[in-house]
Amino acid sequence: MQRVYLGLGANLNSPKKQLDNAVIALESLPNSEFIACSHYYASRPMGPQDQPDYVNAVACINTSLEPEQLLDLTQAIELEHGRVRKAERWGARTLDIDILLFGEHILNTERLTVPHYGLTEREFVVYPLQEIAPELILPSGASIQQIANTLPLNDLQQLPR
Ligand SMILES: CC1(C)Nc2nc(N)[nH]c(=O)c2N=C1O
Repeated sequence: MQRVYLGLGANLNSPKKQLDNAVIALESLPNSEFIACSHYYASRPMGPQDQPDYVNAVACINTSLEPEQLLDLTQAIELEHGRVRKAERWGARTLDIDILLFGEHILNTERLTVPHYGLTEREFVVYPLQEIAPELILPSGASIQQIANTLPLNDLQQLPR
C-alpha cells in the first residue's frame, strides 16, 4: 500500500459541499483505505482574480492502486461533480482533485506529474498538508515543516468543521 495525499479544491456550486462529496467518494475508492482529511481552508484565487474564492483541503489515503488507476478514478469523481475538463486554464471549477504525493514516487508521465508541480508554493496546499502530516518528508528530502515555515501566509482562512 502507498500513502497518497490528494489536494481538493472547488470554487463553484457550493464549494464546501463539493469537498464533502469528494471526501465521500474518496472513502469508497477500491483497493484503498481513507485515512484523513484536513480542515477546509478558504483563500483568494491564485491566478485570474475574476472568479470566486476557493475552498481547499488535503486528504490522505492508503492505496494499492497504480498511480494512473487512481488518476482515472479521481478524474471520474471530478466529472461526476460537473467538472467540465478543458475549461480555460486556471479558470473556476466545481471540483479539482490533484494527486500531490504518491508514496515516494517521482512521476513525469503524459498524464501525471508527482509530486504535484505547485505543491511547495501553494499555501492552500502546504498548510492543510502540514495539518494532517506534520512529520512529512517529501521525495526531495525537504520537510513540510521547513516548507511551511518559509512560505508567506497571505489570506488562508481555516474554516470550522
Ligand atoms: C486556478 C488555480 C491555479 N488557483 C487556485 N487558487 C486557489 N486559492 N485554490 C485552488 O485550488 C486553485 N486552483 C487552481 O487551479
